[in-house]
Amino acid sequence: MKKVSVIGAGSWGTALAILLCDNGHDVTIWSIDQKEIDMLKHTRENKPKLPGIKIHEAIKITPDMEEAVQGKDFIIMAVPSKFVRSTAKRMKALVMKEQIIVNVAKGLEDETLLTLVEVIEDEMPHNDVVVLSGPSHAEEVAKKLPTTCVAGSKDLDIAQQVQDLFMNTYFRVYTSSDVVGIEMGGALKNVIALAAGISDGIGFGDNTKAALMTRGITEISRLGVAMGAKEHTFNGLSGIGDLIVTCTSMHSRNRRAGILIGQGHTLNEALEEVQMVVEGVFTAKAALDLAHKHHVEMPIIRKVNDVLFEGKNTKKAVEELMIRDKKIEYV
Ligand SMILES: NC(=O)C1=CN([C@@H]2O[C@H](COP(=O)(O)OP(=O)(O)OC[C@H]3O[C@@H](n4cnc5c(N)ncnc54)[C@H](OP(=O)(O)O)[C@@H]3O)[C@@H](O)[C@H]2O)C=CC1
Ligand SMILES: O=C(CO)COP(=O)(O)O
Repeated sequence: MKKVSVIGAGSWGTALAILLCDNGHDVTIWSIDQKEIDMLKHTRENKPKLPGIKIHEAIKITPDMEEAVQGKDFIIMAVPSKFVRSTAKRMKALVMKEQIIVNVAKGLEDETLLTLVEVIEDEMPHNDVVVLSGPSHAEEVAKKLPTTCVAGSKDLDIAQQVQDLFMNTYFRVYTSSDVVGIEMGGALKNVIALAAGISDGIGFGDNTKAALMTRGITEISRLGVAMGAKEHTFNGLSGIGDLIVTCTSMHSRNRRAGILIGQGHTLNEALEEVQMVVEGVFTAKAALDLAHKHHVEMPIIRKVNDVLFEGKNTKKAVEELMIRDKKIEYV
């Protein structure tokens, strides 16, 4: 039995805490929000985010970061990307170097263009930081539906420890040493899922979505490889696997926001309706800045930026993608 804390009580943090408790570990959940803490403690349910899913009585729930961090073997960071640095700053004076940190958020830091593992390493340079990512909607993991993910660390022994921590009959975990590849796949698929949702919202068909997904993974892979990732990682769970689930599932917050935008709602209206974090909106601009930095072409991600932030007409954006310069499929 390991001592584990899950930092962040959103849908993903809650589902993972339940899974880790199922695995027999001693689990604590931390949230910044006292109202959320009270609701979780009193109802043993995260009603707004995972309705109908019971949170085991054995799971401790706390707003106290010291209680959450001290004495834990593993600390799972499950806060949205924009709070990863501020949360790491709260943790840094409390962590010991033997504690393994696992990032499960998917995004990029927009000011620095760092990946989230890099942000955490920047704040806690003495700790091993592992990424856990893959096609894994919280709603399905919480129902114990078979799911697969990959744990990434440059040190495969550390990745294996995270594999052992999470793995069970409904959650299979692979390992990989391609941390940047895993992180870039997980962050950028959210932007493509917004595009897939927009396409669905406009009323375009399966052909259009397949095109966005296939050309989308090409863009993601191009940027990832330019940043040092291995190309094959984008054919794996954290690449095409996560892209497929996010672009096709009604659980996806990114796809749902995209559908609303495609139907003519504003970005703010879409975010208001979805309620939970829509990471692709924050990642879109950072992805474009990284594309400039690495001299990589990302036409779909550029158009998503135009639609989200420049008020570009969604149908016009797709039309412009269709009549771009003629190309050989793979160069
Ligand atoms: N949901 C999923 O299926 C999956 C999500 N992920 C990733 O996990 C990350 C978290 O997503 P998810 O759980 O869906 O998010 P949610 O929107 O469900 O929850 C976000 C959580 O962050 C809390 N929060 C708000 N402000 C702060 C702050 N300043 N500091 C720390 N925490 C804060 C929220 O509290 P409050 O509710 O009070 O606002 C809430 O508990 C994202 O990066 C997402 O991409 C990865 C795989 C699957
Ligand atoms: O990353 C996810 C599934 O693997 C969750 O995607 P959404 O944030 O779009 O719901």
